[in-house]
Amino acid sequence: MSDEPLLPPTPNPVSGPVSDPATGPATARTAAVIPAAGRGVRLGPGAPKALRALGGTPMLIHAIRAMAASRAVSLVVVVAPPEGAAEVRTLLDAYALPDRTDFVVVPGGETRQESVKLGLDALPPGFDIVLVHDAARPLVPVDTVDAVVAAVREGAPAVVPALPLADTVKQVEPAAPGEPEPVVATPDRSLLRAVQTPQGFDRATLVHAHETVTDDVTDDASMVEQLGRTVVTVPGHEEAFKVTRPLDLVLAEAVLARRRLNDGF
Ligand SMILES: Nc1ccn([C@@H]2O[C@H](COP(=O)(O)OP(=O)(O)OP(=O)(O)O)[C@@H](O)[C@H]2O)c(=O)n1
Ligand SMILES: C[C@](O)(CO)[C@H](O)COP(=O)(O)O
Repeated sequence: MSDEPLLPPTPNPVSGPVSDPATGPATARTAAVIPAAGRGVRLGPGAPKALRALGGTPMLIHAIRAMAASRAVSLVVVVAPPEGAAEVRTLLDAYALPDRTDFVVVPGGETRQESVKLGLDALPPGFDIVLVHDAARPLVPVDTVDAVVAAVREGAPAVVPALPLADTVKQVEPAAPGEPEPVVATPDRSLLRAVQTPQGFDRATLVHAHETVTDDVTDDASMVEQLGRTVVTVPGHEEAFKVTRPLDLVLAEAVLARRRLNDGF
């Protein structure tokens, strides 16, 4: 299914920090859904984005390891590119992943929203908390994952990791192609946040949101907002950035190289 061959699987160790069982969430009834079915059009031509290599390992494997690094997460549902579920299952067998985590692979849909819904439909009973994490955010630190889970456990129906903005933001009006866009407002930056994943949810709330909200949305928390339920933030992390455009891949390679240097492998 890929336009380009995958790198041959390498026996990478399961590396990096895992959450401390003494301080991490006490029980393991949290599942992570990883939407990984996008093409990655903005990244440019090639294999589906989640299957492209980062430091010699598919981005999806990094994202799976990032979720499985949390001792709270005992099930990961991977939503694969529609024609690529078998290829993803092969990858899961080829790369080292923690034994304590179970994995399910389902084919994805036309949009991120559809893919997440397909992942939720595949969740078995018994998981009360669901994380939704982009395969395109391969380097999210485990502390961020644990902070999201902890906030849901404390009672928030929906939790997003969020960062303050570095740039001033302008609201514009649409303009004809080639014409300058008129600026109509400058929102107060101190009240704006850039949100990341994993976003964490009380399962029933997220399922209800996906069954109820029909508008196109760009994240899951906004569906919960539309239900009138509370969504709260926890601190995000710079390294949880989304690999969207080619320069993001350069940054991701640099972050990974620095981690490997620091970890000594
Ligand atoms: N039909 C889709 C579209 C997106 N995603 C996933 O949603 C996450 C965030 O989406 P984004 O970064 O926008 O990925 P793409 O849709 O692949 O990017 P692009 O818009 O550049 O094609 C990614 O992990 C992507 O694989 C998905 O599972 N199913
Ligand atoms: C879910 C998300 O990563 C939160 O920032 C983002 O909304 C995904 O957006 P995209 O347009 O699918 O890249």
